[in-house]
Amino acid sequence: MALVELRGVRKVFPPSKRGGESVVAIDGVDLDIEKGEIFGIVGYSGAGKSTLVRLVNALEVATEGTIVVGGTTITGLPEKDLRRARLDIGMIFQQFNLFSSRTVYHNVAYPLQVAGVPKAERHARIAELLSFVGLVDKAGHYPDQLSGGQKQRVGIARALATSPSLLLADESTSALDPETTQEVLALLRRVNEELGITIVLITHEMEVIRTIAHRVAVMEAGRIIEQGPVYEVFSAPQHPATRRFVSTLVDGTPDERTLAALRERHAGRFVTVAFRETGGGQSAVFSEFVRRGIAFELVYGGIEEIQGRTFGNLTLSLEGDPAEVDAAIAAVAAHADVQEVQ
Ligand SMILES: Nc1ncnc2c1ncn2[C@@H]1O[C@H](COP(=O)(O)OP(=O)(O)OP(=O)(O)O)[C@@H](O)[C@H]1O
Repeated sequence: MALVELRGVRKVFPPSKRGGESVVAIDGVDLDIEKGEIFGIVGYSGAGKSTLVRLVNALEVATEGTIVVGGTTITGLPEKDLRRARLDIGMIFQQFNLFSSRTVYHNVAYPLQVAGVPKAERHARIAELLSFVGLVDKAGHYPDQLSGGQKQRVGIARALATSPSLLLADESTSALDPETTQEVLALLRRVNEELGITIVLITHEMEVIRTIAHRVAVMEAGRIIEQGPVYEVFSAPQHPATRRFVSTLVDGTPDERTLAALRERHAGRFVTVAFRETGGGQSAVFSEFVRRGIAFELVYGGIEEIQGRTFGNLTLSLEGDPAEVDAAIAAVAAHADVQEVQ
């Protein structure tokens, strides 16, 4: 059984008191998040990502459908049982949400106090958590004396205090610079690998997904439009919105403006060849051109690496006898996904 299971989940926000329309924030989501994985959710602003995670830790109540976390059906659970269920779910936020009037130590102490953990035990646990996130020397500091990355590390320590099995991260690196983002992502990977905690990560940045997620779901207008292992989704995105996200990181086919500029410099026929690990190698493709006396030049694209596996989209300009070019394109199609660029 998956750690998190959503079935037919809808969330409709009623019109505000000032009028307006009701908003369908989540529109029929089925989702399984397996124990031990890092699951990324991407989508543009307003797609419903935050609402989805707020439903998982019952900060919002689903209008329809069921949500099961760690074997407990949280939809319809009374508030006192929800409080217990929430101890098993940690959460971190874009703006860190630390108590500014409490020290680092007392921020991390807070969930333990709420859970009624005795003082001595609390002290040992906080020391352990601060050591894990590398902030032992900052225990007596206040949040405004810390950098963004340090604040998020406090957020992570606090979220882990009650030893949850699930950590929800809502745009947890969006307020950080690229280098600090990598540090926080490395810490989240340790949380997953060393502590075995399942992580659900919401982001609009594909780089975050590429760096640490195992699987990814793409949301649009309250629905999941595509999901799968990160390599599969990045190397062969199916939905136009997924393609747009992937293109922020990976060159696919050149857009119209780029194509016009390329055509001014290259006279040949353009084809884009998509190389996948499972498909034919580059050498098989290139030797086909060489064998038929076709001059080829790489004009656009590149090779990407995700979790140790490579893929790429290369646009080539081909010049040679037209019949030979046709035959070469047909032969290459047997090894790789090839498309003529019009
Ligand atoms: N409390 C609320 N009351 C009314 N509408 C809401 C509420 N919370 C969210 N919504 C609406 O639900 C839709 C989904 O919002 P949500 O915040 O989940 O999207 P998101 O993908 O997380 O976007 P962002 O990245 O901007 O946070 C939006 O149309 C939003 O305006």
